[in-house]
Amino acid sequence: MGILSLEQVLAISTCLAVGYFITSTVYQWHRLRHIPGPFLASFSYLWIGYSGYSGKQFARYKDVGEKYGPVVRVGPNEVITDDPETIRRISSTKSTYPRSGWYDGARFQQGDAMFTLLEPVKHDKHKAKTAHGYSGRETPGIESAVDEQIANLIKLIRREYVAKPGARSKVVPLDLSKVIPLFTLDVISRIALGKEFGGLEANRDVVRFYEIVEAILPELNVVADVPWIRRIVFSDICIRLFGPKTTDRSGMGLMMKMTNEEVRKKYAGDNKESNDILVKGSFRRHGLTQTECQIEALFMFVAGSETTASALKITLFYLIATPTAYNRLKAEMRTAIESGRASSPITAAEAKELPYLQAVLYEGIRIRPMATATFGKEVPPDGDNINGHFVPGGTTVGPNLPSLMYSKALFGEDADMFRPERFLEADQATRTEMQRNVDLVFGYGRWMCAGKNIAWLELNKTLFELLRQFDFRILDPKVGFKCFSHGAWVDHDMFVAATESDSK
Ligand code: HEM
Repeated sequence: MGILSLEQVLAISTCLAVGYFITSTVYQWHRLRHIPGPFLASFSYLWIGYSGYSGKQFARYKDVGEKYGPVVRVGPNEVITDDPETIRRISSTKSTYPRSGWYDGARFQQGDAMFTLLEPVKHDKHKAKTAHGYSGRETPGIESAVDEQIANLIKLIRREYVAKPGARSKVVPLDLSKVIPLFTLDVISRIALGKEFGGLEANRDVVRFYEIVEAILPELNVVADVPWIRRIVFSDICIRLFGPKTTDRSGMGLMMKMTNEEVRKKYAGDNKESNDILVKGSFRRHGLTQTECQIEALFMFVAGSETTASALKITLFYLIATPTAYNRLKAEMRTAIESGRASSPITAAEAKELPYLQAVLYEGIRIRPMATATFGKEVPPDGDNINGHFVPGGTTVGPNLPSLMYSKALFGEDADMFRPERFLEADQATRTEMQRNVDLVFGYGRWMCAGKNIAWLELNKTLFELLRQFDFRILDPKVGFKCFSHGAWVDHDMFVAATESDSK
């Protein structure tokens, strides 16, 4: 028998590759064939990839939840659920589910932030070192650091946007989708490093962070959701070659340079604690190395800026669009100010005592959950039983927040509507349950958002202080605003007009 010709080698290789592709596709389809979902998703990544890429992820997840029930197959190996008990069980501190490889899609540099530690024991050790700082127990000064940035936000709005007194004064459109993110990035850089990036002062995205994130978000979603692409793009070699670098002149690279420099100074300087800076006040003291701290701080800018901005701008916009809610909140604020229950600026503790403000914030978070990406956890090797379906080991299970937050069974027949009153009308037990369910937007248990307390503090204080200083109206109601759901939200043209308020 002679040696095979090149054509024969190519033909055999092609046959083997096609055979492998068909066998693995059939095998993948077969494993989870009993779980309902779109047909395309059962054997390919086209459905999930298109959802994140197209900007329609929120609508598509909500639709499949309504159509197929609590457990839906959205990829060959991916399942999502809108059952709150299942989400809590999977993420609880007792659960043996690790994080799935989806989280590798947030590795921007060599080394891991807490978010990309997939294995529970390693992750929990890291979380223990950062928990005192993030929770605010050792960093009570964070509240006044947030106050500083609220004052800067108010200064910017007054300087650039507020119509001057007079019936025919010029209106300068205030785009909430541009200004609010500047505020949250300044807050997070200030509390992480002790120095804000300065977006509010300059009234622009000085590090071009949002501009770059918005530009890559559609593709980033596909990369994170499709395992074989993710493995290539987020391999060590690709991160080293194509990831952000401290020599970049904008975006993550520039932020990395600024972060590394500030953290280095904090580690080189004295060991005096500082109760308004996470890195110095807490992380360093609890044993995070300088490199770990640099990675954690950089991740914080991604985790804590866009998400909190999204919550604030959507809550404010829906509130402005709902005069009954807007007026009721203003009335509650006025009473609190007049009766001396609201300092200037309001403290987080005082804000928590205002029931309508709490209802508005919960409703804002519910109506458009900030992060709708997969956040999948991996079923342990023995498999699991989820809502009556056996799910084999290795399957990725994530929350279906769009469907959960719009559940009529959990939030009432008018769940599609922004109506904060739902939280006040309910009896205590139902209200607590509704709030627990909305809280799932921050994850749960072992993996729960480390910055949740900081986010609530920012939201409470900022909404109150903005409405104390200003009144807002939608610039042109027939236009509304544009939004795209790529795991996180990209908003454009959220134009409002601001005037001085008489609540002061
Ligand atoms: C409305 C605002 C926010 C929302 C909706 C939000 C949501 C989330 C979610 C869904 C996760 C992942 C949960 C999981 O893996 O299951 C997470 C993790 C995380 N978030 Fe937030 N977040 C917000 C604000 C913040 C802020 C302000 C910070 C920083 C100060 C922050 C820091 C983190 C960190 C460090 C993690 C990783 C936690 C871990 O691995 O255990 N987040 N967040």
